Amino acid sequence: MSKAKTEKKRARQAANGNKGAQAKKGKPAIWDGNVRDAALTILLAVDQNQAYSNLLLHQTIEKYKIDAKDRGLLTELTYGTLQYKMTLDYYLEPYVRGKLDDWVRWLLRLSLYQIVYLDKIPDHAAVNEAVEIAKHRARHRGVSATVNGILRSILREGVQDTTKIEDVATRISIETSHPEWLVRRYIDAFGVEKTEDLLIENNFPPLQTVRVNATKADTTKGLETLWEEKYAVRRSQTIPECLHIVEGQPAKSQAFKDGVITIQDESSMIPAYALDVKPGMRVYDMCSAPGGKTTHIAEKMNNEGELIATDLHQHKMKLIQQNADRLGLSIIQTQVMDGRKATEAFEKESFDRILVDAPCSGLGVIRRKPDIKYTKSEADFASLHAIQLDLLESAYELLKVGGKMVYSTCTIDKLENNGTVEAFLEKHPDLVLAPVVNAPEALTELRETGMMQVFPQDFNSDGFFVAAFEKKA
Ligand SMILES: C[S@@+](CC[C@H](N)C(=O)[O-])C[C@H]1O[C@@H](n2cnc3c(N)ncnc32)[C@H](O)[C@@H]1O
Repeated sequence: MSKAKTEKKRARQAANGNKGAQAKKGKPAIWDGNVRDAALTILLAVDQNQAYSNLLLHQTIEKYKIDAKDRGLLTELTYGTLQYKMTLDYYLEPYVRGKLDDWVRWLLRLSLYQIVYLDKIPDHAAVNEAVEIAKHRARHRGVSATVNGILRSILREGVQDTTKIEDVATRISIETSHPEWLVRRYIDAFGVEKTEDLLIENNFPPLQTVRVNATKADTTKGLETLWEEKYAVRRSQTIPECLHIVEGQPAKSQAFKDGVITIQDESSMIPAYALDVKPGMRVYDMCSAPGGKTTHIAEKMNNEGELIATDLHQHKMKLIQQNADRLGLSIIQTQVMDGRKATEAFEKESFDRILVDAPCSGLGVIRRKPDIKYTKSEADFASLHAIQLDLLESAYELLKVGGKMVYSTCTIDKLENNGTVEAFLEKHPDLVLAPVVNAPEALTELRETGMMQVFPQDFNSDGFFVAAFEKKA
């Protein structure tokens, strides 16, 4: 890993914060003021209960009203340890004899993360804290002695040098902490350099971005509104209605409550452009919850026309309506539906525009959910590819001749993205990729070809894929 690259990304990491949403699985960590102990509890829950790290972290912070200083450290320790789990195991390996309980291994990873990656925490403090936690949690003293012994040996003797690993995929896998099968899959698809850049980027927090609601304010007004509220914000150079939040929690702003802004990753703002909607059109958003793109489409339609938003999951539907209400968008009609059966509910060839923002492996959002990289397996791609094709088939039936449809995912995988597009086009000679001439200039590939894979390192957004099609007569 290049030192300059790492330093640049670390500086950005310091400038930005992480964010999350509501927790689903797992319980918030018990909070007694001990940041490391809380981080350990979250890491164990993520590992054992398949709880989502971002959700659990957020829930812990909200439940115990953890202050900004501890919140920053808790976030850093939880994400950092999870992000570098495999690297940390590689460093621990020569020092561990015999089997360790899961919590002891996570405690060692957590402590070693501080020693290796965090300058602001003195090594002896990381070791002492680890020993205290071990004493507190273990039934016998042997555990704290083991933790103490391993960490002090590492401090004395150092960690293994990863640059000596000969096989390039193995080296990248260990250095960036991504499973080797995924590294090899990426190298095959994108080459070594792009893969390495991508996997390094995955270990840094995402930039917070918001979208200004064009039916309420232009981008300048949105920017000024947030400045007045003392948020550190700047314009994006990529998507015109996107603002980059340098500091602050936009979800707590008055601008958010007033429906002037929506929190959305910048990549997710691309499909509404690709769809090329106009006021008055009849539009269908097939996989729409929680409605980030639906509401963007409604804004681009100037809240005029008909916009039907479906999703498979009942419990997610109210999120779309809540978002629409907050943003003052009245044209959205929500319905629970399996997109594969939408042809039973709607007339064929009756929509001007259709978005299929499909379920996918989510490998583009590893920065937000580092646990994803350890839980996916190669078998997942083929089944997702099949569902994606079924959804597109259904959308094809519903699209008017001369209409446009868009396929998008938040993943970086050739089979799910280019593979799905190729299989779909092969089946329908009357469909062509439609260059998105109205797309912002920075999206050159989309403007020229109608298809684009966005990598997180391209403009610091989520990894994302979008393809636009037109149904010819
Ligand atoms: C990538 S998310 C959509 C995000 C959404 N478009 C947005 O911008 O907020 C994919 C969605 O597809 C939904 N989904 C999965 N299978 C589906 C199906 N067979 N029919 C309709 N929706 C489905 C999931 O519930 C999930 O909400």
